[in-house]
Amino acid sequence: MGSTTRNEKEVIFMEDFERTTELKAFDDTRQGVKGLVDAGITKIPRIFCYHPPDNFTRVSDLCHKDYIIPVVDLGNIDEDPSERKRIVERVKEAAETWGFFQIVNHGIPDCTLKEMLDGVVRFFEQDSEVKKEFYTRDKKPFMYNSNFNLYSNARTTWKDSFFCDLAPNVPKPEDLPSVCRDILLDYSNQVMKLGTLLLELLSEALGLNSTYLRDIDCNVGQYAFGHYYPSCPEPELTLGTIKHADVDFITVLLQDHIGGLQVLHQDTWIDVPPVPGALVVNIGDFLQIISNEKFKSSHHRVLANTVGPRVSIACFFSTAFHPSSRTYGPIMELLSEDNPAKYREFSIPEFTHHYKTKCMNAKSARSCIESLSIDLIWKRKMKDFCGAPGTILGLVLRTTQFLFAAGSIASMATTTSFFNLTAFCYLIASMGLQIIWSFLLALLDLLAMMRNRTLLTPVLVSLFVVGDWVTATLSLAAASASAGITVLYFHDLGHCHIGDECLKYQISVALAFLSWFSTSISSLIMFWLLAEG
Ligand SMILES: O=C(O)CCC(=O)C(=O)O
Ligand SMILES: [Fe+2]
Repeated sequence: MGSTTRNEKEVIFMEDFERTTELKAFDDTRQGVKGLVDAGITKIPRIFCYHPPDNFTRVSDLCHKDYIIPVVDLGNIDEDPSERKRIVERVKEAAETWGFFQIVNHGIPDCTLKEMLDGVVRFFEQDSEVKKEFYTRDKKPFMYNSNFNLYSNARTTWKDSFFCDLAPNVPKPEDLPSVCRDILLDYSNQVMKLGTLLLELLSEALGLNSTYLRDIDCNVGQYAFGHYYPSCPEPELTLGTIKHADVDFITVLLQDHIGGLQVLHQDTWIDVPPVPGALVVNIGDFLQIISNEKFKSSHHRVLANTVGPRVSIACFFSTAFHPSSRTYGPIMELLSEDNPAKYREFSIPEFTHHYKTKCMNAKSARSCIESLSIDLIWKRKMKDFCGAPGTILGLVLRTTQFLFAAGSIASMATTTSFFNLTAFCYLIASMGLQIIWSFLLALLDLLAMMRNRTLLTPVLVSLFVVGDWVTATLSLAAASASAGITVLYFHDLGHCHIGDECLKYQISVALAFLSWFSTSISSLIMFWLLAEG
């Protein structure tokens, strides 16, 4: 295994090939993090060192109610309708503000919860030769390893996990390890019923028919991750689970009594304290999208700890591992003119693929869901489009419009007789308008470029289309009328006896045409952008 030097630079700038070699050496042991701890290490290998101080406050000991994850008691849900209404209200508030809540009296007996946690411990603490049989990185109905994305993820975490695919295809008993086979199947059945109830409550919380989320198959797929976080000799240097949001509809998590799970709430890491008999429920990215951001999928993480092992089992409601062409997008019933769709439609395999290939190491874990955000798709398109506002070509077009229009006015206004001809006055007025318009847009381009972002929205682009087309039409009309007069008077009738002045009229008209040409290019680009958006 790798050296355990604490040289920070060495850790941060560890060469890729060195890191890969050390990851491979670790993976080849097939013993996971537990194997390192069993071997008695006192410093963690450098592949696990990264925990950078983040900018978020850690508030675990604040008792203020604003910092306490809501606990919802489902006890009397079937007793009377008013109690169910109260529960829906609590769930709604928690899903909207936290994206996290704990539930008690949920119907899964304490002995089942205990047996499930014991089952996870039994699996990870069984004879290592038997456990190794399940160690793999190939997709199987049941598999175990340490860090599922060991080679693709930039950060290696202090935990081992097993994965079990539970629905729609129920695993064959012989595919499951004997030490936790029965309890896994029993627990998953009970979580499926509970998940279905939770989806009913969440549907009602969205103001929809209680079967809405079930009817769109949010509870068809279920898979579980059993996590084992061994005690860590240097917990401040690593994490048990890095900051992430769950890519599913909802997650039902069972944790033991150790603690370490934290949720990011209002830029503060808040502990999700273990509550005896409780289950933690959190909203996943898919539900954030289909609720059009009414519910939020919050970032969370798990700290490493000198005390351990900590175990947890997370059940995810999603068909991520099964082919499906069903698409999801913001629920129509929730949309209105004031609340337009914030995301485009997606299929679950498409999202999962995108997540694996693009989001795993993204700077912001949020960036994956953002890839479906209509607002951002639009803004990115604008940024990439040559000639769009906020791009260099956009600025060049505005500057040329401005300069040609200014040149046209300067040339015309310095003659002594332009005011005798209405067409020439009209040219000056329309070029004046062009100057003001292109100057304002050039300022906007500069601002957008300096801030490295596009300040545009579809509404602004519509405004620019109208502005560009109006100024382009006026410039063309003014340039054509003035050109007609210039040709008629000073060429056909041979009336131009004022020497230089004739040339100035001609130059002014020529510059007006050039300004129109430049404006017409940008008005076509704007029109194209609007049509595309
Ligand atoms: O172990 C925990 O408490 C949380 C695990 C988790 O967030 C996950 O598996 O997505
Ligand atoms: Fe999670």
